[in-house]
Amino acid sequence: MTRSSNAGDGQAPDGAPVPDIDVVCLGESMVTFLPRLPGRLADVPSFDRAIGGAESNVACTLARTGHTTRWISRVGTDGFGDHLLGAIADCGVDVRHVRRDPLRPTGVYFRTAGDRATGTHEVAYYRAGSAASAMTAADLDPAALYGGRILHLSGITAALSADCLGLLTELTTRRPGRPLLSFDVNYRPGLWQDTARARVLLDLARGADLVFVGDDEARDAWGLHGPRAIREALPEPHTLVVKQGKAGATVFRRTREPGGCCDDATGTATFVPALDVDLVAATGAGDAFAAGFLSATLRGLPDRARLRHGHLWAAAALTVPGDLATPPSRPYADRLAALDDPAWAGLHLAPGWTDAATSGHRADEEVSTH
Ligand SMILES: Nc1ncnc2c1ncn2[C@@H]1O[C@H](COP(=O)(O)OP(=O)(O)OP(=O)(O)O)[C@@H](O)[C@H]1O
Ligand SMILES: O=C(O)C(=O)C[C@H](O)[C@H](O)CO
Repeated sequence: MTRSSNAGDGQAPDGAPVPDIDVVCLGESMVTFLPRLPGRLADVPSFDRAIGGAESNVACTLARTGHTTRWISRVGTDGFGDHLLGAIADCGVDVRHVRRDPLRPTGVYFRTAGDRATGTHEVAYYRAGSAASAMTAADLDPAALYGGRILHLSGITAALSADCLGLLTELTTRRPGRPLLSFDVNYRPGLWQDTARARVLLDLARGADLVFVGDDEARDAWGLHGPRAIREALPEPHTLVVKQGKAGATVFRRTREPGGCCDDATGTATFVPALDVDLVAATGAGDAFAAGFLSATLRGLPDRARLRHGHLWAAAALTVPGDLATPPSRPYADRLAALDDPAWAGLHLAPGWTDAATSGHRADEEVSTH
């Protein structure tokens, strides 16, 4: 199959209709319960309601960044479904293609505050048999699904049910040349009873144009160690982003578009260190990173800037308790992304740093450097 990218390269696909929206995200969202106090799940007495879901997090964050986005999913006809639809629409996301399921509930999950030093936390999912787990390709309106410049999916969907795995397999193997297919591996150990089954995530990733994977999840799910080994096992995607936690991230890219030369020896690898942040909660950082990277991709920025936008958007999510943060304004982010390497390495981002950025001060007054 010939694939063409129409995101970030300014090329109109031959004969294809003009996309009506920047990014379409498909996946399950859940009402999320965040603890009011630190401690084990067994001990936390009360929780605050929020929203979660990797793909809708990407859609919401991109919408808050000024892009047009759509979230496609299925929720129950319960109050939690109403809440998700309202909250995600309030972010500026098109939710008109989300189905309501009268027979199955909306998924929910609880989590603990976790350990700030390691970024680990406990999670309890109540999503087996959820409305979203019944998603199939037959439910989807192709015009809505393929109507964006980018279609963003994640490996979480593959773990929800046989139907959802079938859906993801179909979307990553039988698809038109556009939109650009973005896939975040998002390996969730709690959703895979058997780690060996998570090898399927490698097959799904092979069908995407742009893949995001953490070096930790590649190690845990596939037994691969380090960015080079991951790229060797995953040469197919035109662009592969390996996130290396607080160390940084590497993007591997072929120098020419798919359909031209596909020899990875001609490709490039670009590493950008992550930022020094005061971590509040790690959840949602990967989604925010994807949103920042995709935003910069839509704008046609070079790889280094894409990675820097990913780190900046992740830093926004890392400095708030929930999944969703207010991303930095575009001028502010561009200014930080343009810093020279020593100034970038000297940035220190504390909670509230993105609010300060909207006040009109100069960038170097708003974050401390050391
Ligand atoms: N301790 C840290 N310090 C600074 N930046 C970090 C840290 N941890 C993560 N990041 C940033 O967040 C990005 C995403 O991290 P990671 O891939 O670990 O998130 P994730 O576990 O996938 O998140 P999610 O809950 O959204 O799936 C990293 O690429 C980096 O930019
Ligand atoms: O883990 C999941 O399935 C979720 O989608 C819940 C969270 O919102 C997500 O992990 C954040 O990336």
